[in-house]
Amino acid sequence: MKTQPGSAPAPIVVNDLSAQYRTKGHPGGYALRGVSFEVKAGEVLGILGESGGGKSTLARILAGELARKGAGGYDIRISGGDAYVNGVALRTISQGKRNRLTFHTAYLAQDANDRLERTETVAELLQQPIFARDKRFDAEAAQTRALTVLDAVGLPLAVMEKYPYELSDGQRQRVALARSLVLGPNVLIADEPTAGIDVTVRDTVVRVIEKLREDPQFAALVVTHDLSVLRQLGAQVAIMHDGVIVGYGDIDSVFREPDHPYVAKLARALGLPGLDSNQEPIG
Ligand SMILES: Nc1ncnc2c1ncn2[C@@H]1O[C@H](COP(=O)(O)OP(=O)(O)OP(=O)(O)O)[C@@H](O)[C@H]1O
Repeated sequence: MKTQPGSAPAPIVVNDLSAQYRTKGHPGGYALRGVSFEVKAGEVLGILGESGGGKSTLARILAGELARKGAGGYDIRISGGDAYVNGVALRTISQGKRNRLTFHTAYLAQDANDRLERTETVAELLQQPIFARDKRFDAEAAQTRALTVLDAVGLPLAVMEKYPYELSDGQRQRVALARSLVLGPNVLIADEPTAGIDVTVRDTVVRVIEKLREDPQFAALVVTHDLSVLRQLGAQVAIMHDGVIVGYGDIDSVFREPDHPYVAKLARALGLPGLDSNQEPIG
């Protein structure tokens, strides 16, 4: 870890992390290869990169989601190095520690809005993480908490009694975001939170992160190519290519002096000023 002796560890520390997916018990190729960085308290790190570059894998690992059953399921093995969230080492995480981790970590998966249980109302969906943690939690306090996060993501009260299929994609995305916030996290891991939905969700994501930042121990990792969101948040960026970080730093310096051909290509695709405007597809 790069943290100075005596100072509190950064909320997110990734140290020489390598990871592979397992298919039918056999390890596949490396999805991450020797990735290292820290996201200190108060910081937001934007992750950009090519398709298949390892962005979602990194987000899943940091959210403690090393395995998921069913369709679209996966089984990730940390095969080198480690990652720490709020000081919890993820490589050998026990179930108890994973619970502690998820309590403090909001994870918005790439398909979070599709993952919402169809047979539950928004009110039930928002309160479910609270009761999953503590069955005897006061019902009125849970309802108040649900209303607070609903308001934080800009949804009206009337949405509470609706089912996910009665909502627009953007509204479902807001519900997924609200649900991730209900336990009062200090770490946010968001995988493409603004992709493919209406632009007002982008403002909501920025507002929610700014609010969470009032917690001095808050840190966020946001996978997105939306530079306007990252600029508004004053984020640092890490560019991923083939499981490796090929660019790291503040947005302008990373793209102005690219250290890797992929970073130069991405800069052109994003149409960044001062660079050759020859557009090429990302990935
Ligand atoms: N469920 C899975 N099982 C096996 N391999 C996987 C699985 N998910 C991803 N991978 C592999 O891991 C590598 C990294 O994929 P990952 O989804 O993390 O990339 P990404 O940067 O998020 O891509 P995208 O921008 O397309 O979402 C790729 O080689 C991919 O094929």
